[in-house]
Amino acid sequence: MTTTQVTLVQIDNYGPWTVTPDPRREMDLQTMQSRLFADLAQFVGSRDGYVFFTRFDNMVAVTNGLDSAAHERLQATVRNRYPVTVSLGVDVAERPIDALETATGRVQNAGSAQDGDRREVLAGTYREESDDDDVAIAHFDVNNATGKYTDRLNEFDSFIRIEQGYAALMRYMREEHGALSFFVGGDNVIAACPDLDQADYRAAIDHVNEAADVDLKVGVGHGRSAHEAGFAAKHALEDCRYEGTTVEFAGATSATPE
Ligand SMILES: Nc1nc2c(ncn2[C@@H]2O[C@H](COP(=O)(O)OP(=O)(O)OP(=O)(O)O)[C@@H](O)[C@H]2O)c(=O)[nH]1
Repeated sequence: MTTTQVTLVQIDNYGPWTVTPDPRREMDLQTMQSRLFADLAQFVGSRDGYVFFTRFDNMVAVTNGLDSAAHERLQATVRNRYPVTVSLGVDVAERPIDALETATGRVQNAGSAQDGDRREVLAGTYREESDDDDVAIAHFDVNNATGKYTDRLNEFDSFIRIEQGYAALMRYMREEHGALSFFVGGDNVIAACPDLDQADYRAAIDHVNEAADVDLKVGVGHGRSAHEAGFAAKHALEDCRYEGTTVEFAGATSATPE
């Protein structure tokens, strides 16, 4: 059974900061946001977690293996190097959406995202043990995105197609299964999932094909951490390419830390 630890990362009082004392140059904000994401990816990734940029002012991480001390250290390293601080809410649940819901509630209960007095909330429960199947990661990929879109359409029209597929997938996976799906670049979507079977993934792919006319394949992996599960999922996706199949599962033991 999956036991996913999810962390909500929320920049404290970011809205007011972006316009104080005057509106800040947009590209300066973009630079700061993407550097913060890069640093979070490095911090969380080096501890075998995954972080997703979502809206940049709020980010979502799968943090199995990161305890409260690691979360405190993350807050300190952001505080020491950025003009903003971050609040962190953490929770553990079988369905990633339930962990995120509770994690978010912990931050919301401490005050508004735009409350100048609410800084560096750290509230949560952590997964103290770990099992081989704690985390399930599904790595979705558009079939032949290069031939269908990248080599044929201008970048904006390619982007629309990919985003439409992503929108259909993220909503379906959230509503049907409580999974959290994130666009990670190119034609790739990575989802933190509960335990689902082949038929569930096939139904998701069929739904996206009908709703957005985008063809997907998916590799699924399980592991103690997001990295372990995600790495296995990447191997399973390669199996899809090799076998010409739509859904492939990998065993937790096929993951190698790299
Ligand atoms: N984030 C991420 N992006 C990837 C990964 N693999 C490929 N990409 C991106 O996806 C784009 C398309 O690559 P592919 O998915 O290999 O190409 P494709 O044309 O869809 O071919 P097939 O997937 O084999 O059908 C690349 O330009 C990358 O931007 C990955 O593992 N992670």
